[in-house]
Amino acid sequence: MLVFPNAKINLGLNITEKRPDGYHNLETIFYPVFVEDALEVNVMNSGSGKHHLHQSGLEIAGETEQNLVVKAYKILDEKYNLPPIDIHLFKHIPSGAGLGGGSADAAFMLKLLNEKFHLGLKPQELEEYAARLGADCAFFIKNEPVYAEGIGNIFSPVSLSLRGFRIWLVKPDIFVSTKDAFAQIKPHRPDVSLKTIIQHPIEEWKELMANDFEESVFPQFPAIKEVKEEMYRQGAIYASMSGSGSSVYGIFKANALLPQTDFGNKAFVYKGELQ
Ligand SMILES: C[C@](O)(CO)[C@H](O)COP(=O)(O)OP(=O)(O)OC[C@H]1O[C@@H](n2ccc(N)nc2=O)[C@H](O)[C@@H]1O
Ligand SMILES: Nc1ncnc2c1ncn2[C@@H]1O[C@H](COP(=O)(O)OP(=O)(O)OP(=O)(O)O)[C@@H](O)[C@H]1O
Repeated sequence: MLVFPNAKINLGLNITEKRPDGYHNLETIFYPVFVEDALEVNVMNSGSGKHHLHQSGLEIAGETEQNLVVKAYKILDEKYNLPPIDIHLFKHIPSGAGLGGGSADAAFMLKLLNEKFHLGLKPQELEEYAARLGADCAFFIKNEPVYAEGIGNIFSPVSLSLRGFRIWLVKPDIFVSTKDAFAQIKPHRPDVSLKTIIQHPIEEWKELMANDFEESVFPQFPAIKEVKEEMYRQGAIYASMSGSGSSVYGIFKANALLPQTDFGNKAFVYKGELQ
């Protein structure tokens, strides 16, 4: 079985308070973006061990056992004693980008195993498993635009469609650690909730909506700020860093021709249409 875990962007991101468990409460709107990995699982009919991970595409830091697709398998295997599997993961979504690529792989692995092995888990149960693997993971179970609170795993519906708008996504050759980025934040509650702001026309978002991480990440990595400024110079209606960075997206009119700006040969660049 083959699935295509996609990325997300954050439309606005307010870090509201530090929790006793060390994590942070936040509010954000998650929006799916179809930069995709490919994840294939087959039952392993020979060889030893319960899982083999074969990786290609972009490199992933860390040990195989720490890969989120393996952790997702293990969490369900513990409960359901699953057959041994071969996992093929082709990475296109860059890591350390604020695009939730690892989280998407984990959530799609849970959904795939649920379907392949007829586990009968409901979306709510899959979200609970996902939240144990990472703060961002639960979003990718339903994978539709949503307002999120808590650590990013408590959802309420949002009436928002950016279908047809063009997106220009750039990740400069900079890795931002999510953990370090959170450590530098001074949490505060916004005067107006994102839930309200997101209902304003997109042309007004620039003045109303922000990503709290920009304040600490931009001074540390001015090149990321420059990407955002370039997006506005080139006509973006709204531009922002996603998550804890380092990727920056610009949203453009449906018929906009996205420019050919050169961000260096190590930058990751995606141009597409929002759905
Ligand atoms: C910045 C965002 O991308 C916004 O969508 C997410 O909140 C990050 O979520 P994530 O990458 O799934 O995060 P995790 O892998 O669960 O956590 C990485 C580290 O970030 C910090 N962390 C993460 C999420 C959160 N709500 N509060 C935190 O303080 C913790 O130190 C944690 O050890
Ligand atoms: N399948 C995976 N794909 C990518 N990274 C993984 C995976 N499994 C584990 N990781 C680890 O998770 C780290 C963060 O990966 P991820 O792709 O979620 O990046 P991120 O941009 O920080 O996402 P987020 O938006 O959740 O903050 C990587 O550095 C890597 O060590």
